[in-house]
Amino acid sequence: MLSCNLINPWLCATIFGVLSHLFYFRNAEHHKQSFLYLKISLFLPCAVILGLCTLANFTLFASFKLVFQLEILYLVSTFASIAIYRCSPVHRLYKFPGPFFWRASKLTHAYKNRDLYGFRHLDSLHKEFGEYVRTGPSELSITDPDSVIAIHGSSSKCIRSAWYEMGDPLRSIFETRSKSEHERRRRIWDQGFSVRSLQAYEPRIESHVNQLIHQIKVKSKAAESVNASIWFNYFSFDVMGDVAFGKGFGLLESGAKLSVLKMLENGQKGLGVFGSVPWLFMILTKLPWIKKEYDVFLNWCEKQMLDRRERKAEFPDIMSHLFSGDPMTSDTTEAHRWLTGDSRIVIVAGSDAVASSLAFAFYYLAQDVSRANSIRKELIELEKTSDLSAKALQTKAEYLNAFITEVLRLWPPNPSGFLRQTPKEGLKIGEKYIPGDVTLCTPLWTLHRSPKCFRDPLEFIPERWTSQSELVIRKDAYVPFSCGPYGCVGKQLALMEMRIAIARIVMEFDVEFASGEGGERLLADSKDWFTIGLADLMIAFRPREL
Ligand code: HEM
Repeated sequence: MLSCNLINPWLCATIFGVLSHLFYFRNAEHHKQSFLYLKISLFLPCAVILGLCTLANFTLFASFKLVFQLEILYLVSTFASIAIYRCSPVHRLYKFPGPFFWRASKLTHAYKNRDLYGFRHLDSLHKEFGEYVRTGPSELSITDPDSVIAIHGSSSKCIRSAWYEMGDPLRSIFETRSKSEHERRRRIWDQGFSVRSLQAYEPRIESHVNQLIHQIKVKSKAAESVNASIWFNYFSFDVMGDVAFGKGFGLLESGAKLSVLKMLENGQKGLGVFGSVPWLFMILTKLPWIKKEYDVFLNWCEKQMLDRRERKAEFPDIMSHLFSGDPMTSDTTEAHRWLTGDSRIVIVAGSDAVASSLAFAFYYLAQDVSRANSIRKELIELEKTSDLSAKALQTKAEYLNAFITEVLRLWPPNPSGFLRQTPKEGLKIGEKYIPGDVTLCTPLWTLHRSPKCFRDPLEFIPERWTSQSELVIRKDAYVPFSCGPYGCVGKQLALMEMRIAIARIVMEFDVEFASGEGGERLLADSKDWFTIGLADLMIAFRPREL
């Protein structure tokens, strides 16, 4: 009798699962509600069990068994319906090639990324499937050079994808998808990176370069080599502390990383694996034991922001512009969220990318001594007619700039690139049509190494940006800082830091690999967690006879 009664509920659960996919889950974004759904799927069955026991006189065991079976059936039919639809020929992206199981779920992508080599996996996929690869149920990775301006250019209607909302409810410029809201916030940020602001940052950067040079001298006197991956990280964090919050974090002085920044690294690893599945990432970061760690870093960023607000700035730093800017809302909780979120972005976005670019720059300097010689020769010439100010380095040091440009081509600090979402009406790239609401990835590491964009694409040739311009086929596909409205606001600051650091260090030291080092670890073992998690690079700096 009981089993007879159960036939209908089972059928209902199965049909309800399919219908909830077709009429609810298929139609909109759900990543922001993922934790709510988890709570509902845990607590609703408990309420039903209680109801059955109290109102329908079920035993606890019978009601638990029934509800458990129905829930499993509902979930299985929902997920089966989703997976079948995504793999079927009726799906909008069916015609795009890609690994079969990645069509069904992004969980396969996360599983693949468990080794944190995301950009290498994307590269292999493009080698196997071509320029357009379906890397998820509604995601394409594209290395067609024509796609760059179509997706990222200033007239593109693409917006940032769901990926950028993983920090919700925290707000920040980086996490803003709405174009109008982003534009408004960006106007405030831009003030912190104006020519005048950059001039004010220059002496701060110089002082941290001096500290770095002092530490390198101490090490070289003791015949010790320097782990460039670590020390450039200290340098870039200290610069960021200084230009954003008006005081360095003291890493160069102490020669040790703050424990909170080590936590940031762990958080970045989580992003490297689970970032490909925003809904899952948002569930994980709300679980109490993970949230606790995650919050330590956020609280620290908030503290930097609050401390800075208490202090009077000696010079206008980035935060002073954000404090005085339009907080977007009169709600102080909301304004507080923005300032905390923006503080976090300035620390993360402003430090890691510069550190990795400098580490790879010194790899290429150590690999071939003629590169440092060329930079030095140029700077010695320049010194005859000018100082080595940031402005002079920017406008007159042609080889130095070409060298940096080439480093960023082969090792863009965001190697897997960035994600955008097509507008409702879809997007045309040449003859190709991409439907609306599709996530598009521009995998920079692969794009910058494409033979369609550069001749001898795997060779490090700074001259391609000066005297050998025939080696650049598609300049518009070179976008280490992205481009268009969401492009990097800190580009000029980053380049200024790199120019000053490289110029000063090369003038003071000869640069070689330390004994037993060939840079292979840096190239092979550096990880991808949106920015690059650098493997060690041991460099021997030898003071030059001046
Ligand atoms: C070599 C160094 C750097 C590289 C290659 C780089 C690259 C990028 C890229 C590719 C984006 C766009 C990301 C996306 O849309 O997903 C971006 C955004 C951003 N970067 Fe950088 N960045 C660098 C240094 C810096 C520095 C020093 C700062 C200073 C604070 C900074 C602050 C930001 C911010 C705030 C955004 C978000 C901009 C917006 O949403 O309007 N970056 N960066």
